[in-house]
Amino acid sequence: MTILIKQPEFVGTEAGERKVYEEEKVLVLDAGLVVPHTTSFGQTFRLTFCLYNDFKTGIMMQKSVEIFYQINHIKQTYDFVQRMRNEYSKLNRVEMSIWECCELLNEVVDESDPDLDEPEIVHLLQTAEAIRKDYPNEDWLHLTGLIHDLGKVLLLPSFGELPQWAVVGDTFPVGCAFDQSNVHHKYFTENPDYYNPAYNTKYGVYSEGCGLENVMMSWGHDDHMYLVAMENKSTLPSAALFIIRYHSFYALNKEDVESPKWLHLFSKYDLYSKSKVRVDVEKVKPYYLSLIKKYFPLKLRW
Ligand SMILES: O[C@H]1[C@H](O)[C@@H](O)[C@H](O)[C@@H](O)[C@@H]1O
Ligand SMILES: [Fe+2]
Ligand SMILES: [Fe+2]
Repeated sequence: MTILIKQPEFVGTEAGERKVYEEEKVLVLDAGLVVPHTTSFGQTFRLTFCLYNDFKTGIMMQKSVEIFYQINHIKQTYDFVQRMRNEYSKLNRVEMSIWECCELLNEVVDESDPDLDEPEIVHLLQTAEAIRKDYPNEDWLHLTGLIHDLGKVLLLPSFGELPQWAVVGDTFPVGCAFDQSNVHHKYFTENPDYYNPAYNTKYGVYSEGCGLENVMMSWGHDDHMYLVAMENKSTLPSAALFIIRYHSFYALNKEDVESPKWLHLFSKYDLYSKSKVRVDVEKVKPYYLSLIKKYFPLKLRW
């Protein structure tokens, strides 16, 4: 059941933000996750600026999320995405377990995320544990929470040290006209595909009803982790793979695809489980190791 105590305020993309929540507003989600109005730094969720801790220097940094999206929208072209998919589907860079990858994420800072002031592994565990609390029987969804952002390893040297704009942020279809509902839509006018008649019509290189799975999304951590899970023959259900692949596609319309129900549910936990309450890693580790064993091989190719 969804109980709305007070509705969050949605501000249009023109204002330069995806979602801005008015102060003092609280939203109770389907199974009890309470959406707080501030992060641990007292910021409202999804503001224009991103405050993050540079782990290397220990200094708090402030970065404009809008500038991040400007670069992202200019550089993510159809051609670029194709090259990235070909390159990274080789999975010839690293061999490691899922848990080893979770630990690697501690080195990563996501500059597109204005809400995150904790290391990525904390975010993974907070997402997974929040879902586990509300949906104790859906073990596959707990594991999905844990692994959904593992593709951010693309930022690390052993994965080619891709720039932020090629790894994080919301995703969008390429090869057809950029939709107005994409965050910071105005910057697409600087993308070369915007002027290419092969790519700038409603359906572009696709045909009506071709199916979402045949549409190329901007390149980033979602698609990368999806490829890793598929190629390494994960036995996770298709709903889990769908979440991993599209969790950054916020402009996805409910009517566009069949049953994105789990995705919408998941997004709430991805966005709003961020808090100062740290999960005790050692305490929960055995549980997640058992799930990893159930759904993945011991070592994966990345
Ligand atoms: O800020 C980004 C967000 O825009 C993406 O949609 C999400 O998948 C990333 O993990 C997050 O950090
Ligand atoms: Fe993500
Ligand atoms: Fe996330």
